[in-house]
Amino acid sequence: MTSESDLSCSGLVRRFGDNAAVDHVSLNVPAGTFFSILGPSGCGKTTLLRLLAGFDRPDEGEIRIRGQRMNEVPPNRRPVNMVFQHLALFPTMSVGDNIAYGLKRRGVPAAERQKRVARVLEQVGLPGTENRNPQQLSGGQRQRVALARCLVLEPTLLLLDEPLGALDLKLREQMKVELKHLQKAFGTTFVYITHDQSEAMVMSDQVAVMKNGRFDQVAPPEELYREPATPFVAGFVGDNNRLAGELVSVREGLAEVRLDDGGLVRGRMASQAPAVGERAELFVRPESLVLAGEALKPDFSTVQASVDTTLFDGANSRVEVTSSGQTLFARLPQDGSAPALSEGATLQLGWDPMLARVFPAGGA
Ligand SMILES: Nc1ncnc2c1ncn2[C@@H]1O[C@H](COP(=O)(O)OP(=O)(O)OP(=O)(O)O)[C@@H](O)[C@H]1O
Repeated sequence: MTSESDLSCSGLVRRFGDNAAVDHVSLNVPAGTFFSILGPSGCGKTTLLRLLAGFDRPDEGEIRIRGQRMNEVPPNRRPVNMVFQHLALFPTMSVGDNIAYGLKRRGVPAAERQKRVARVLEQVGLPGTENRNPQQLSGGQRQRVALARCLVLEPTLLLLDEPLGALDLKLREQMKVELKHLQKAFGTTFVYITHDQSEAMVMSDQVAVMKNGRFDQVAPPEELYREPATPFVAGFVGDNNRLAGELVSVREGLAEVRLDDGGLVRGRMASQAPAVGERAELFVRPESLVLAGEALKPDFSTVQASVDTTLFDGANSRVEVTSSGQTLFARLPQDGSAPALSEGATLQLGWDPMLARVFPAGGA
């Protein structure tokens, strides 16, 4: 644990019967940073957050906030606040009274409360809304009031449990950016749980990818994307294509895989690597795939593919193809220069082997 760490946990375990929902999790969150826990439904995110908030106790391990052991400290005595997906604003209280509630309970005098409420409303972009009723606000505005209600208490740690989950897609996109700005502006340490990899990637300084109660990898978003440590991370974070085959050789960190249709392809060996002769999976991102006719370089790996369909989606337009019995997606050039891709047409796809990763098969 470093001295400037706001939250550190070591060897946390929480079992329900024989099932460890949280299974030896250790983490360290530096002060003032945005830390996300990302994983599919049922991986143990909520259980872990409940341990941090104090709503539940670990069977093993230790939780420290600013160096103080928290295991035996009840939720209301921890320097922690929590924002939920289904926020619980008091519907009969004004926005101002909702935000002032916690300050009042702490015995902050009325004049001071008023000042702090006005300041925090300004900071979350809702100045002058003290007398409004929460019912008169939009979903996004209500979520900002819920945040303000927590931030006004100046907690060491703010725990956020999928707070954008109930908002529609467009608002979620907007709030992702706003939350990141708010976290930086307040300098509060955020621990955010989500199953949405885009939320985690956009907002976080560090992301822990969780699977079956354990952390597969903890890293900054770009590192997760470019250097996934496990096939699960490679498949869960960002879009990825997979090609299955058998590892036939490894030379200078580059693995050669024989696909099931006999074709040979290459990619960098991942740190978690298969042995020669074993089943392997090559992961290559849609934007790393180059269509023939574009700049296919001599040292690129190539496969033959047949076009299934093109998917126009502005800058994210893709072509779906089948190669060696597997569906692949390739990003289409944004300037409309892609060759005409009629359904059933065959084409060659290639990639720089340094941009592909080879993992043992069956790990995701
Ligand atoms: N009180 C409980 N009693 C028994 N099992 C539980 C309890 N709470 C959680 N679990 C189990 O622990 C595992 C992790 O659940 P948890 O709710 O932490 O996952 P999650 O990642 O938050 O999922 P979601 O994204 O769907 O909320 C699941 O298998 C769940 O069934």
